[in-house]
Amino acid sequence: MMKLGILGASGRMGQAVIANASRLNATVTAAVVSDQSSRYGEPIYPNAAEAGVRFQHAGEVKPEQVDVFIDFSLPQALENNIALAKRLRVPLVVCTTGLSEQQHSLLAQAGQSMPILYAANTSVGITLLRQLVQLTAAALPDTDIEIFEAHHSAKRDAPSGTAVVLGESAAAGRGKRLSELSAGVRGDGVREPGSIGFSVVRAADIIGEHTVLFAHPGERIELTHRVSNRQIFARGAVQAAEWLKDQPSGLYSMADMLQLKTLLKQLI
Ligand SMILES: NC(=O)C1=CN([C@@H]2O[C@H](COP(=O)(O)OP(=O)(O)OC[C@H]3O[C@@H](n4cnc5c(N)ncnc54)[C@H](OP(=O)(O)O)[C@@H]3O)[C@@H](O)[C@H]2O)C=CC1
Ligand SMILES: O=C(O)C1=N[C@H](C(=O)O)C[C@H](O)C1
Repeated sequence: MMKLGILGASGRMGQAVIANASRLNATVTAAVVSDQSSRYGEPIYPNAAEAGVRFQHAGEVKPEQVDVFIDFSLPQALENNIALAKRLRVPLVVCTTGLSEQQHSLLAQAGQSMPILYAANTSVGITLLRQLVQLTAAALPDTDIEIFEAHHSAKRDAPSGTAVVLGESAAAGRGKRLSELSAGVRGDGVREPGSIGFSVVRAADIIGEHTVLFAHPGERIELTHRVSNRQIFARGAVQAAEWLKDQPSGLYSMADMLQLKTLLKQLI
């Protein structure tokens, strides 16, 4: 059974991975929390007999304890999380969103000396949707594109990491970078034709919804993905970890893990 180390273990997603690991053929052997965490020292399964694992600090994790780390923490923890995985020579799946350009460079740099996979969204559905968005943006080069996203009220970053990567896929379909086509989070003002805008909702307990709208005068296409259970993200992250632990150094994506490009080439 794969031994998992969870970074950000006390959070919503950390807890979702812990709750689902055993049915995904994995066991959580390290549950890392921040130095300020109120959960430090608590057992990760408070009511179960198997309560051997306790929330611990990064400095206490031993190399033999973990096969792969999964990071569902916050951007400010990224540098330390990469340093921990490097020090212990353990592959790292990073699922944290809201990363800066500089933090994306850290991921690329880390990929030169260790296996690392970055996914703003670990669901299989979003990985496939990115391909559909790229194809649609290429096939309909003049449409205005708007990316709607809705999440729970405690989410810190906006637009979501998924909205940003969907925007990157749309821009790639038009042979451009997102920075060249982005209209940002839309407010007042006239729209630049063919631009990519973002609309953000934060409310209650919405887990994660994304719609990419392609609009021509008189005609619209909408591609939508909705998640109603965090188990979807947990399952994708554990699947990515299982795959990553056998890879050489490099920076990988969910599409690499699912071998999606090979599959699509066979289909199209
Ligand atoms: N890729 C994907 O599919 C998904 C990605 N996400 C992303 O995952 C991240 C976590 O989401 P979620 O679980 O909802 O967020 P939470 O706020 O619930 O959890 C984040 C946890 O990180 C810990 N933390 C805070 N600061 C640090 C630090 N400096 N070092 C280490 N740990 C720290 C906190 O706990 P403590 O202080 O106790 O350690 C906190 O519980 C977000 O960026 C979110 O956008 C979310 C869902 C799916
Ligand atoms: O914070 C969340 O909850 C989510 N974050 C990710 C993002 O920013 O795209 C993925 C998912 O939609 C849930």
